[in-house]
Amino acid sequence: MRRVFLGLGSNLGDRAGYLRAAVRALRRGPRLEVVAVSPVYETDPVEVEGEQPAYLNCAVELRCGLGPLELLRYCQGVEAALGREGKGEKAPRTLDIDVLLFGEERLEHPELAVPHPGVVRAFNLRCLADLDPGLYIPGRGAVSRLLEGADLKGVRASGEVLEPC
Ligand SMILES: Nc1ncnc2c1ncn2[C@@H]1O[C@H](COP(=O)(O)OP(=O)(O)OP(=O)(O)O)[C@@H](O)[C@H]1O
Ligand SMILES: Nc1nc2c(c(=O)[nH]1)N=C(CO)CN2
Repeated sequence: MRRVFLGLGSNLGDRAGYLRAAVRALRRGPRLEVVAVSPVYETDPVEVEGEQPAYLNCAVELRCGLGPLELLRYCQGVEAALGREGKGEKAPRTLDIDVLLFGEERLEHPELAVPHPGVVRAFNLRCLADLDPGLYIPGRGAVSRLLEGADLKGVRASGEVLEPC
């Protein structure tokens, strides 16, 4: 079983509802156990073109018996089942699930880069540090140290509570 961290994001429609539904679907996943869900932050969009609504973001810790590509496919199935809308990369979307960390593995597959290049975005560091301040990000370092250098201006407590999902 690998210790896996997913990043969940939504910036269209019932944002908290999509995050809640995604966590519920992960709980039902084969060979997946949801260990913890981080607080939910409202975050200014980063690395996007033009105006976009704010995101809700959180991270989910899993114990995972799937292989990395199997997990990616399961997450893509959840996105599709929840009617992922949003056209093209970086477009606003009802639900986005990123595989941030897969144990301490480093993968460069055409469909799956792990750690996800966006793992060092401030909102991801915030969520990951909430789950485990001692977490090590392969190739990057300790999450708590990375968070010290992060710009958290665009990352606000949302007040949304996802549990129980
Ligand atoms: N670690 C990963 N987690 C999820 N998808 C990944 C990962 N690495 C590569 N991908 C690939 O990224 C492709 C595009 O995903 P998507 O449209 O969600 O990108 P994005 O969310 O707009 O941008 P970003 O990945 O920077 O958040 C997917 O088809 C998937 O194969
Ligand atoms: N704040 C924030 N910005 C983003 C996010 C996200 O989840 N949160 N996801 C993106 C690509 O999917 C692009 N930009």
